[in-house]
Amino acid sequence: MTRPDSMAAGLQCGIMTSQPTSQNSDTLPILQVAVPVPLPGCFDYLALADAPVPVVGARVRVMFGRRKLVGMVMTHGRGSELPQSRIKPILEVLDSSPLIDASLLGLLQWAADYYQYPLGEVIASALPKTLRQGQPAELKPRHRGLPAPCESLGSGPALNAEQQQAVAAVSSHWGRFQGFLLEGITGSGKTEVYLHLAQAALAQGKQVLVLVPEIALTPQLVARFRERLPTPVAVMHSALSDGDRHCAWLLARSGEAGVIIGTRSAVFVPWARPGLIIVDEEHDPSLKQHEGFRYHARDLAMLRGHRESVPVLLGSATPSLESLANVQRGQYQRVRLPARAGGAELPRIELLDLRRRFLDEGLAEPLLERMQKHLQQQGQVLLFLNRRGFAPALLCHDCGWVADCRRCDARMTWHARAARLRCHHCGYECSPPPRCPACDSALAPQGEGTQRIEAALQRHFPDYPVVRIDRDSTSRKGSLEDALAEIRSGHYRILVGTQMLAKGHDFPDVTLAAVLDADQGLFSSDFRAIERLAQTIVQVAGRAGRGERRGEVMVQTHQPDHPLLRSLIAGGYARFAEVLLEERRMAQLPPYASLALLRAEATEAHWPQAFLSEAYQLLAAQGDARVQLWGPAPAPMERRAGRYRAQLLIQAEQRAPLQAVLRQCLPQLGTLETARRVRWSLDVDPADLH
Ligand SMILES: Nc1ncnc2c1ncn2[C@@H]1O[C@H](COP(=O)(O)OP(=O)(O)OP(=O)(O)O)[C@@H](O)[C@H]1O
Ligand SMILES: [Zn+2]
Repeated sequence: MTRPDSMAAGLQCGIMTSQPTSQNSDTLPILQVAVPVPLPGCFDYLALADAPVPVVGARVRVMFGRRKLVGMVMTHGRGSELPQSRIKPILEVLDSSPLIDASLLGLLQWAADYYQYPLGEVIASALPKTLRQGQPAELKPRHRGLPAPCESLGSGPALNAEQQQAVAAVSSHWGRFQGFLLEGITGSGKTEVYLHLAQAALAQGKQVLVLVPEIALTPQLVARFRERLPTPVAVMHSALSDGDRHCAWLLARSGEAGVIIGTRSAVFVPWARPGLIIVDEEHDPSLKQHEGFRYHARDLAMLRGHRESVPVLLGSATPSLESLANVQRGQYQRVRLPARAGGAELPRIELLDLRRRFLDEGLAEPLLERMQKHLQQQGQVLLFLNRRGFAPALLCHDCGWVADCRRCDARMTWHARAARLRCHHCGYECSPPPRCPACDSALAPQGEGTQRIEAALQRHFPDYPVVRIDRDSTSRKGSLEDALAEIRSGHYRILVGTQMLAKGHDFPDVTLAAVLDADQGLFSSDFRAIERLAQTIVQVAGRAGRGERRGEVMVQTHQPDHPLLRSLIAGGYARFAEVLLEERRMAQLPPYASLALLRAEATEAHWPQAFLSEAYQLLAAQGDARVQLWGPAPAPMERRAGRYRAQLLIQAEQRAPLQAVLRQCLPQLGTLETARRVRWSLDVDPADLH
C-alpha cells in the first residue's frame, strides 16, 4: 500500500469516526465521497453550482490527484476541516437517484471497517466493472435481459416431513431476521428446501439471493431454479462478460429478477424487494475472498439479513465449526435433514490401511478389487485426489535431486501430457531436463496426480471409460458441463478428479467413492486442515449411493488410528465436529477466538521480517493484554513467486479488543519506513494461515 501522505492528511474525513467540524456554510454543499484509492475514509468535494446536489448513494466523477475517478457520495453537509477554497468541486454527477440504497451502503461501510479495508475500494468491488467505470446504470438495448421463465414449470417431488419442517421454520420469519443452519446430510434434499422457500418468497412478491461457492457447481443448481420458479433468474459469477454482469446486476436491483444466484461477490448485489438469503455449502472456503478485500460472504450475508430484516439460511452437510458454534450460542436456529430424500441410505465409510501395502500408482489392491465389483454390477466409481497433474515431483533416484520451482519453496508438478514441469503456486513452467542435472541419471516421476491415476485406471480397466475432472481437463469453456452431462448419461464409468468433482453433484449411479490420499490433510500446519479433510471425506462419500443402490466409500490412509479420523468414521461429521470444537476451545482458536493475520512479502527475505517486527512493536505498544501476538514467522511456504513471505498472527478471545487494536495501529503501519519495502496486507478472520 502506498500512501500519498500530503493528500491523505488533509482530505481524509474518516467517515466512521467523523466529527462535524466548523461549518463552511458559504455556498456550496460539501460532499463526502468514497473514492477507490488505497486510503481509508472519504474525501471532501464540493457539489456543482449549476447542477442538482447528488444524493447519497449516487456516483460522481472526481479528480483525485491527477486522476479522474468514479466515487460514491456517502454523506452530505458535514462541513469540512478544510477551507472551502481548498476543496475541489466534483466533475460530474453520474446518477440522479441512489445507485445503492442506504442499507447496502451501510453494509459496505461496516465491511470496510471490520475488514480494515479502504471504503472506496470496498464499494468499487461491489459494483460491476461497467458501473465502476462510470457507465450509466441503464440496460443497454442490445441486452435482451434474462431468459424468460420456463413455460411449463416442473413441480419436483413432494417434500418429506423434515423438509416441510425446515420450510416451515424459515417461513415463520418472513420480514424478520433470523439465522438458520440447515444441516442436511448429503442427498437429503436441501436444494428442494431452497426451491420451496424461494417459491414462497416469490409468492409474496419478494426476491431471493442464493450464494454458492463455485461456478463449477452452479450449472445444475441454476437449471433447477430456472425449471421450477416463475421468475427470471439472474446469475452472477466471475466468468460473466462485463455486459452480462451489468445486466444481471441491474435486473436484480430493479426487482425484475426474482432470484439471484451468485458466487461470493453477489452478497453485495442490490435488490428491490428483500426476501430471503440462502448460502449453500456454507462451509466452503471459497466463500472467503483470498486477496485484496478479504471478506467472508457467509458472514456478510448474515449481517445483511440482519440489516435488511430477512431470514438467512445457511445450508451444508458439513457445517463450518463457526456456524455450529453459533448454533450452540443460540444465535442460529438449527434445522436438520437427517436422512436422504427418497429413502436412499447413507454409504458406509471404511478406512483402507495403506501401511505395508503395495500401491500400484497410488491404488491399493482392495480398492481395485472393490472397483471391479462395482463396475461389474453397473455402478459408477468416483475417485478423489486433491492433486492435479501427473506427479507432484520429478526426482532422481540415484542422488535425490528434485525439480524445484526456482521462484517458490515448492516442487514442480510433472504434467506428462504436455511434457512440462509446472509450479502450481506461481504458474512458472518449463521443460524437464533430459537427465538429472546433478548426476546425469534418469529422472522419474514421484507420487500421484490425477493424470497419473487416470492413466493407471485406463490400464487396469480398459473396458470402462474414464473421465478426469480437474482444472486442467476443464479449462476449455463448456467442457466441464459436457463432462458432467456424460457422467450423468452413464457414458463414463470411472470418474477421477479434484474438489471440482467432490462437491454438490448428484450422480445417481455412483455406488463406490474413494478418497485416495487422506493423509495430505492430517499433517498440515494449518489448524483448519483437519476440518477441511473431514468435510472433503464426507462430501466425497456423499456422492455415493444417491440412487437406488447403497453406496460404499473407501478412504486410503497410512494413519488409520488417527483419533479424529476415527471419530469421523465411527460417529459421523456431527460427532467429529463436537470433538474438534472442544479441541478448538481448549486451544483458544476460532470459533472461540478471533484472529487476524498480517502478511508481508518482498524480494529480499529481510524486509518482511523487519516490517512485521516493527508492526509487532506498534501492536504491543497498545498494551492490551487481551490481544496476543504470535510471530513474526516465515510463512509455511516462505518463498513464493520469487518473494519471501512472513506473517504475524494476532489473536484475541473477543472480537472488540482485536478490532480496536487494529484500528489504532493500521494507519501507523502504513507510515513505517519498512512498509515501503514490502507488500503487506491484513486478513481479518483468515480462512487459512498460509
Ligand atoms: N422429498 C423428496 N422425495 C424424493 N426425492 C427427493 C426429495 N427431495 C429431494 N429429492 C431428490 O433427492 C436428490 C438429492 O436432493 P438434493 O440435490 O436437493 O440434495 P442435497 O441435500 O442438496 O445434496 P448435496 O448436499 O449432496 O448436494 C435429488 O435427486 C432430488 O430430486
Ligand atoms: Zn513457483
